This record gives sequence, C-alpha cells and structure tokens, in this order.
Amino acid sequence: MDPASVIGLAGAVAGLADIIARTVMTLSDLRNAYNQSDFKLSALICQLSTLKAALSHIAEMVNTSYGNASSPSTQFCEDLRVSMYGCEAMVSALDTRLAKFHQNETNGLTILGKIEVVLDESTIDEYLSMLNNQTNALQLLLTTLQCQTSLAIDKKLQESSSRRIINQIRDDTSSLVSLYDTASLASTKSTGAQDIATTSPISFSFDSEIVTSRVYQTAMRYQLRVSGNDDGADESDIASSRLGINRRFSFSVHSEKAFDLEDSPSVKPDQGDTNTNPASKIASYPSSTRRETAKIVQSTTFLPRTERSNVSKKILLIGSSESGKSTLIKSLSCAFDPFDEQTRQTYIEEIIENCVETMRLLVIETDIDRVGGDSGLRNECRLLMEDNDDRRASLKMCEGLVGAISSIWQSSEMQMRFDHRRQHQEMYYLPTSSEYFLNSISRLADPNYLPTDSDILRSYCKTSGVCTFEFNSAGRTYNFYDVGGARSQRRKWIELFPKADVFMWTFDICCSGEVSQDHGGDSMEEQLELWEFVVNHHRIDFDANFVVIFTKLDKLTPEAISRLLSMEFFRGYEKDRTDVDMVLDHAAERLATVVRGTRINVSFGRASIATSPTMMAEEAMRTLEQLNPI
Ligand SMILES: Nc1nc2c(ncn2[C@@H]2O[C@H](COP(=O)(O)OP(=O)(O)OP(=O)(O)O)[C@@H](O)[C@H]2O)c(=O)[nH]1
Ligand SMILES: [Mg+2]
Repeated sequence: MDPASVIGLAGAVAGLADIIARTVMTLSDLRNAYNQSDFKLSALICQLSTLKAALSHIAEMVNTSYGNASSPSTQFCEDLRVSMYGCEAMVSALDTRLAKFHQNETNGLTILGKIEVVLDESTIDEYLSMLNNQTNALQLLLTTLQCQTSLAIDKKLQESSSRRIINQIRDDTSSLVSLYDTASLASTKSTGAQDIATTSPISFSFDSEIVTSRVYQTAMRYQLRVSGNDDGADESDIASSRLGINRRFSFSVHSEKAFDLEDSPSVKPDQGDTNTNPASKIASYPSSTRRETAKIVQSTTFLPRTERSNVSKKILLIGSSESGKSTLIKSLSCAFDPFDEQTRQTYIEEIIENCVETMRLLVIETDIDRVGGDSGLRNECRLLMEDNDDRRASLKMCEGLVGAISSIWQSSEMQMRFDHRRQHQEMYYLPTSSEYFLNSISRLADPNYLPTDSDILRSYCKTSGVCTFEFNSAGRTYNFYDVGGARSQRRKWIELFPKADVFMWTFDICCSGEVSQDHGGDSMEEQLELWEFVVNHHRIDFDANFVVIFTKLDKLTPEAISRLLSMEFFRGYEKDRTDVDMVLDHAAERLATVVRGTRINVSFGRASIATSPTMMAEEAMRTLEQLNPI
C-alpha cells in the first residue's frame, strides 16, 4: 500500500468518525431537548458512539503503524473500505430519516413520536444489529493491527472467522442499499476523502471512556482471542466459522446499471466510479450475479426480443441458498442466446475463486497439519492459505498455486478423506461443484482457458440484491426476479411478494444430510422450514401460483434417495426407490401437504445441470407455462 493511500485512508476513517459524531449529536439533541429517555434511541446513540470511537482508534493506529512492519496490508485496506462503505451507508440512511424529521416538524406529533415515525422500532433494531456487526468488523481490524507484520495481518484477515465478519457487513450494506435510503447514499459518498479529512474533528468527552471501558476492552479481547490468537480461539466459534466459505467478492455498487423496480428504491450509480474493468460495464445477467450487488440491477435480455407481448408476468425466483436459482437463469440465458467470448471471460475470476476457496475449506476441514505433515504437503498448504487477492487479480492461476491445489487434491490422504466424507456423511459445508472444479484444475490453469457452458453453470457466487432477467416466450413477457436465498437476503423476498405473479421455488432435492452454509444444520430441514413458512406467509395472496422446480437431479443417487426418504417429513414411501419419477411425485405430494391455503396453486417440475442448458431451460419453462391460469 503506498504512503499516500494509507494516509488518505486514515484521514477518511477519521472523517467518517466525524460524520458519525454529528449524527450522534443530532440524536442526542433530540433526546435532550425533550428530556425524554427512549431506551432504543439511547441504545442507538450508544452504539453509534462506540462505532465512532472504534473508527477514531483505527485512524490513530493506522497513522502510527504506517512505516512499521505491520503497516496496513492490501487486504486490511480493502476490508476497512468495505466497513467504511457500510458505515457511510448507515449514517447516510439515518441522516436522511432525521432530515425528514426536521421537514415534518409541523405535523403535530411529539418529537419522539416523529422519531418513531421516521425510525420505527423494527428499523431501529435493524440499525442496532448492523451497527453491532460494523463494530465487530472494526474491532477485528483493530486487532489485526496488533500483528507483527503485514503478512500476519493478511493471514488473520483471511481466516474464515474473519471473512465471516467482513461478509456479514457486506451483506448488511447490500441489504441496506438495496432496500432503504439508497438515494441518500450517493450524496454522502460524494464527500471525498480529502474533504472528510479536513473537516474539523468532533470528539466527545466520552470517547476515551469508551475506548478504555470494560465493554469495549472485553469486546477487543474477545476479538483477540477469536482472530488474533489461534491458541486461545473459541472452538465453537471456529467450528461454526468453518461452515462458511471464505469468499472475496469484488464489492461494487458502481459497476452495473441501476434501475427502478417499480416502487422499490433505486440506487444512483456513483459518479466517481473509476472502475475500468470492461467486464463490470456489461449490464448482463451473468456479470451482475457474480458480484455482491448492493442494489437492484437490471440486465439487458440475452434473448432475441421478438415482438413484446402485452401479457407480462413477474416471476419471483426464491428458494434456499445454493438451491439453483441463478443457475436456472443462466441456463435460460444460455439456451436462448449462447454466451459469447466476452461473457465467458467474465466468469474466469469467479471460477478460480470457487476452486481456491473450495480447496482452502477442504484443507481446513480435513486438518491442515495432518495433510500437510503426513504427506509432505506442508509447503503447498501454506501457499494455498497465504494466497491473496493480488495474485488472483491477474485472472490466472499462478503456477505455484495450481501445483499446490492439484498436489493436495490428488494426494492419497486427501482423496481418502474426501471419500470418507462422502461415505460417512461427515458434516461440513462444501460448495456443490467442489469436485467438478477440483478435477478440472489443470484445464482452468491453461493461459488460454475460456469457461465452457458447464463451467459457467457450475460456478457459484451468492446472489445479493435483486437481479432481473426478461424474455418473451409463447406470446408472454416473463420478468424473472432472482433474489438471494441466503439468510441475510430473505428479507427482500417479503418486499417483493406483493409484486409477483408467480413464485418459482427451486428445491434442492438431494441436500438432506448436507450442512447449510447459513444455518449450520441440515440443509433439507432448513429448506422445508422455509418452504412451509413462505407458502403460508400472510403477504402471499390466497390464490397465489407456485412453481416448484426440483433441482440437482443428477445428484440424486440411491444413497441420496435413501437419505431423503429416511427423513421424518418424507417417510411413508413404499414404492420403487430406484424410480426417480415416483420418488419425486412422493416429494411433491409431501410438499403440497403443508400448503394451508386451499386456493394456492402449486405445480412441480424439475431441472438438472447434467442435461444441456437448453433442456434445463425448457423443462423450467414448460412447468411455468403449464401453470394455469397465469
Ligand atoms: N450438480 C448440480 N449442481 C447444480 C444444479 N443446479 C445448480 N447447481 C450448482 O449449485 C450451486 C449453487 O447454484 P446457484 O444457482 O448459484 O444457487 P442460488 O440458489 O442462486 O444461490 P444464492 O444466490 O445463494 O441464493 C452452483 O455451483 C451450481 O452450479 C444441478 O442441477 N446439479
Ligand atoms: Mg443466486
């Protein structure tokens, strides 16, 4: 990191702390002016003050550590930027709401009553939870600054527990920007780092009290234990953190074209965008899904636009995370207009990311010391774990990394452990296409590598925000809304319920016995709970149309069928277990039993990546078009 950037970053952090200080002052003034103590408001003030103190502390430490061996690393700066962006989004949203309060002063409500209108209880709770996550992230960053070298800082930040904390704030910001106060964000962001840095510092007398307080110190110590000191790390925390893949998305809210989804809030593209990556300029579905899209994006259709019919249907694509929603859209996209070279190129980074992160997860889960120690793979394991963004930015796997991944993957020790996992259903999370990509490692490493259709369909990037895809078929225009299925994303489903004509549910038929990345429990149990919750949700029309698409049929092996049928929910199947059609009919019947609304229309279909994208798309569309009456 060059000196100017580090100093600029420290200045921007300090500036952000000042902006937060102003919000705290506004809130405090409001509270004090009416001499009322609202608990939630006080909690908000307190949480913001803690955040501000953490930011000031970080600015100070970045300044003093610059030039030392532990001067901030690239990973540190990137994570700090993610955190700052999240803080800005929150403060900006709060500011906008408080500004509304000033404008409405004549409406006869008490000041506190007005605050409640502007910031209702559940919103305050959400802010409190997001602020808490931000504080955790900043404490993590502060903790890493205690490391001796910048390499050690990077290592700490790349641990899965650290990634989980940073990914959480990315998700929070993404949700915030997608659904709330998005317009205000652009205006706050227009304050450049330089401007922020030169604003007069606002500090509170209680800042130092917070930094030296027991709560703050305890939280710091906790972070030190979890992230800064492996020996003292809390086992349960590590165990749960292992369930989360350690992803690094290029967090970008600027790269795609924003639009208004009817009455949903839109996001203004940032004028200051300096992203020159051509891939990011393509307003196409595949490129937009591969980023943590912190806004609602519209894709241009890939399909040849025949004459637009005036019958237009909105299809809300939902289902648990990794159940195949985006894959279905990719298959539709590819079936009607094959991916061109430029589009294929944009997937390379994501595919490499999938491959590297899968291997990291495997090394952690299978115990790095034993794999590294017994089979002489210690160096390879170290190389893999130390790999950082810079090396992957070139979009090519460097030779050492490729060698490391294939040596570890092909080692008898790893193969034995992988088979053992499969046979004994060991409970740890691995992405769906792990084996596919690890077996293709040498092909992916080819300098001329261009992803195939199958590679594109197999790659995974958690969807965040709402991605749309439109096409015309059988005289109708279908607008698909693909919303992420991860827990943090599901709140957006409810916002979109009233807009949907059809709910298309991707149901992963063979995830029983697998670990949910979000939940930590059995993926099928989570999926069933979710299905029952949504299909009976009070915001779903009493005569709503549901299309359930059973996905991942290619993984429905005899073992997967017996795992499925041994579940309480699917018990009672007496017919031929080798007959997939009958098994699916049974699953459909069982799913239909939990639908309480008698006029809710549910139809069932299937899709599998193992067929061609065209067949996959046709199956899904056939089921949709059979739905009567849409
Ligand atoms: N083997 C197999 N894998 C599939 C199938 N459908 C999807 N997948 C894989 O499952 C993974 C997740 O698929 P996505 O479509 O991205 O999942 P999603 O439901 O959009 O997930 P979120 O965006 O997190 O909600 C990807 O690696 C896909 O390639 C299938 O039919 N068979
Ligand atoms: Mg998705």
